[in-house]
Amino acid sequence: MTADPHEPLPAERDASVAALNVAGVSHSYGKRKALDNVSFAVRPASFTVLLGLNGAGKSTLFSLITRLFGVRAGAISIFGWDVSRTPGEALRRLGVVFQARTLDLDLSVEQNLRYHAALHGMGAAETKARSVEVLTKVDMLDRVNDKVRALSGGQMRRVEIARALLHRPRMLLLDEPTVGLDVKARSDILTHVRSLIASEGIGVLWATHLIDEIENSDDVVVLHRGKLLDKGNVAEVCARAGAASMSAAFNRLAGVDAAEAH
Ligand SMILES: Nc1ncnc2c1ncn2[C@@H]1O[C@H](COP(=O)(O)OP(=O)(O)OP(=O)(O)O)[C@@H](O)[C@H]1O
Repeated sequence: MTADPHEPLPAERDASVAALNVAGVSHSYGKRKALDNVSFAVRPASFTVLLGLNGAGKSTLFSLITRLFGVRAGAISIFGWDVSRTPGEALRRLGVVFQARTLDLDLSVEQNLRYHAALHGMGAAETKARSVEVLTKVDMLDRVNDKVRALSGGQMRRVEIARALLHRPRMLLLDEPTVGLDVKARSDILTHVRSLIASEGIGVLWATHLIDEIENSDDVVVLHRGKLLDKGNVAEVCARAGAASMSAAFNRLAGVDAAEAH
């Protein structure tokens, strides 16, 4: 029997292998240092929040993980596969929802998914079956034949999440996925993504500047002006900062006033 190429390898079921590992990563734009020796890991089946204000370096980090930029200092790996040395193996395990909308508005939901599946070398039957699965997960199956232009912002985001899951990634990156959405749409998206951790066991890195998106069970990576200020679960980060809430901990760590953090 041939192994299913999309099945997690034995190492990927091993909780000791990080879904994402960022080790000593720095990046500069000319003289401006956007990331300064950043190291952290995302565990499989965990929800990790990358918390940072505008300019913290979140998008730069995502560009390095997805290989939009080459990693010049440090190393990044996905389930042990280095993104620079083994990009095919690393990126096959990665799903991404970028900050900017990337669906084709004039195509249907189904056509957008089909295009992505083709890029990942998926056949027609698998694409069809998998599209039903992922659209069901984000509660968008009833809109499969609609043009993307007819969807709300929150629905488009859900389709982008479905598309990012199509090729069965083991690690999902989302860059400020709730920007511009109303309270209900934000909470729906968070619920859908959190449920994936339990149902699929994937690692999630959720970049945001919104502290209220963090739950007590989450892991947090606090990034400020390119520097990693702290990392760990919410209780650990709060305790180290001597703060009663994540919001107070962030303000203390980053030395910002509450108004700036919202
Ligand atoms: N292409 C670029 N050229 C020069 N400087 C850049 C470029 N992209 C980002 N920067 C700078 O690098 C730093 C980090 O920016 P980055 O976009 O990674 O932060 P961010 O946390 O994603 O912020 P935002 O939430 O505003 O997108 C900022 O000081 C920014 O001005």
